[in-house]
Amino acid sequence: MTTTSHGAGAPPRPGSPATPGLGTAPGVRVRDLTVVYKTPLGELPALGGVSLTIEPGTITGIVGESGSGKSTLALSLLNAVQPPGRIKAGSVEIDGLGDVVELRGDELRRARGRHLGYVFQAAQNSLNPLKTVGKQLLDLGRSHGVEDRSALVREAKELLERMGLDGARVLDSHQHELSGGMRQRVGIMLALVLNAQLVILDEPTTALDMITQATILRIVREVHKERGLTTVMVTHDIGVAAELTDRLAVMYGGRVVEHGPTMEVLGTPRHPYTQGLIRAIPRLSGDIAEAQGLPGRPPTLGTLPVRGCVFRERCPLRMDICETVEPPPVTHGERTVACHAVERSHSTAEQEEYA
Ligand SMILES: Nc1ncnc2c1ncn2[C@@H]1O[C@H](COP(=O)(O)OP(=O)(O)OP(=O)(O)O)[C@@H](O)[C@H]1O
Repeated sequence: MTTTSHGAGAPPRPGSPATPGLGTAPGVRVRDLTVVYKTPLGELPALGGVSLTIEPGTITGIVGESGSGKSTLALSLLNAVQPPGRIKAGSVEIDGLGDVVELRGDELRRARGRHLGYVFQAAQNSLNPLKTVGKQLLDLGRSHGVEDRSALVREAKELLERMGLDGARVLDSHQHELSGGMRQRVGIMLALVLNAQLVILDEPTTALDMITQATILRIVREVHKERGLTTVMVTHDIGVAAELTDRLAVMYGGRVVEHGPTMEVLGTPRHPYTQGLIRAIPRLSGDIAEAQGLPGRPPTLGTLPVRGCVFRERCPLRMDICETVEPPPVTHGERTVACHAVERSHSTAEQEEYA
């Protein structure tokens, strides 16, 4: 395996940032983001006014059941929601880029790849079947104005080799010559090779066996640290989130219901949904019967309540107010939780403390 130092004295990488303000890990501020999809029932919200602050230099995990809006949020960070979806309201401010919701055409294309690296869930199938990986790499470099093509190829090979692949061979291969796991790693290479400072990974290890998954997670962490990135990773796997992330955002029904340092969120979950999600994980050392699935089913766009708390149907702490008033996210210290019951018990505890 090849290792390099990207510290002082190292040659500049092919996609070294040209935009002032984007040489360091950017922070991201999502505010009141509403994304809708057109359905036979009309336009329905997959994200219902999400606000989330991602601190520079962190690895933030986005977890939640299928359909909770994780991929839609990840796509929104790149202003890449496709029809029948659209960003209806809100903003995504990225340091050095401004509000990406406002970016269009060339500006947006330049931002993606160069400043925002990404691997989407469908990465395995997103390569062009008619071109070798190397040719696609060069196309990517050309479209982003990379002049030093040999540095680009060197960087790509090195990344592939770090992920346990024969770099030269992969660059000479077409998609059909690569396994699902290899394509996934090619996707990660393409996300990192232009030296983007904000990297968004949507389920980057789902198609991989345990050992390859562990290798990829290690590489993601190493590269994150070496390059001083801000990384966002969507996963349905709490184990992966626990291993890799510094901060965790838990999504339900198109809302971020809890957000905070990963170990705190997993160790002392506050939102009843996070508590249920964690109880539902079978423990390696325990009886599998001890894992308790959440009662009921997650909402779909069509069954999502239009007012009140989206989680109330499945919530053990449900109160009257939850029927009519959507709980706003409230921050105490490093933790943000959107739950009336949690907020009420917090205020009661505070009142008792000062009584
Ligand atoms: N193209 C689309 N057309 C209509 N509805 C969509 C479309 N894409 C997503 N949705 C709906 O938007 C909601 C959020 O979907 P999204 O894919 O963001 O969730 P997710 O948490 O990433 O799920 P998964 O883990 O299954 O990928 C879901 O109810 C989904 O059915």
